[in-house]
Amino acid sequence: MQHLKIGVIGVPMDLGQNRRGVDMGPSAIRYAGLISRLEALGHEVKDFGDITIERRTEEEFSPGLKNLSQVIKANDLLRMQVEAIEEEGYYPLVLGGDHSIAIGTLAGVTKERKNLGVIWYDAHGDLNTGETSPSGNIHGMPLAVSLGFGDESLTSIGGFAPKIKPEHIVIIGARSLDEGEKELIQEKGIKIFTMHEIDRIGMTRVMEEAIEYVKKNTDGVHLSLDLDGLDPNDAPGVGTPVLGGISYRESHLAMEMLAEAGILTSTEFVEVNPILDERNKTAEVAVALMGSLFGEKLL
Ligand SMILES: NC(=[NH2+])NCCC[C@H](N)C(=O)O
Ligand SMILES: [Mn+2]
Ligand SMILES: [Mn+2]
Repeated sequence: MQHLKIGVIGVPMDLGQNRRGVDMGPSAIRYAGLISRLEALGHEVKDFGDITIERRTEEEFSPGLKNLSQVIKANDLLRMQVEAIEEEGYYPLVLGGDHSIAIGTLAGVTKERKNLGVIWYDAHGDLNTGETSPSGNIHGMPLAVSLGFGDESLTSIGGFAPKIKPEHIVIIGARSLDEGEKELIQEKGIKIFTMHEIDRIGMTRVMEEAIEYVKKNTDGVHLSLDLDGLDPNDAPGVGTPVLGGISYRESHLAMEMLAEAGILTSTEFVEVNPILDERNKTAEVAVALMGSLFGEKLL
């Protein structure tokens, strides 16, 4: 793999869901050795630090959308940081924080890419809107928002919508979808490899097909990796675990295949929650996977 200039940005955000602690994700990931791991691979790494997140007030009550105004502000800040990282010639590597931050990441990286491919590695679809969400948690909505569905205050971040097109995205690892999400997937014909397909045809073929799919007619590819896509035995430190997930080994294979394909232009790792974790295991898994994603090999 060619040597990259990687720009790391942390988003200590927990306002997109109810479990406290996921705001400590970026620091747990750094503590697990991310920067030196990437530097050891020959990459030039610049740590842009963390976005400032407003405190949880709970005063604000926006039906259907929890902590809406703070989530908007944080994502707008992240969007600007991601744009600045790219302008400086760095590959954006975003550390969450809950998955609502994908709204800001995608707004930033689509400023110059109008046909971005997206790989959504997740137990969930994150395709809810305020109307379909069972929880009101915005971390269950970022893919819908980026496709232009949901509250205008979220879809309009960055001044344009939609950010991405349904035919350019692929979901991998899904095993928990709400009714409204299933409808959206069917209506828009969104490509999805659920756990059923992973079991049936294996991760190798899933990744081969996914890579071919997101390469088609796109001008870049973003990987949004939610640690709950992995099985909770391998990644216990997440707020919304779902049994029967992708294994650690399958995930390494997926990352290695992405590294070989050389198609990614930005990446985010989200939902690492150190309070729910076992001795920083999930952050260590995240760093190991990022190692593979950025070119680490045994021999
Ligand atoms: N990024 C995540 N972990 N999302 C979980 C979403 C769970 C559920 N579908 C919801 O909308 O509330
Ligand atoms: Mn998830
Ligand atoms: Mn998610």
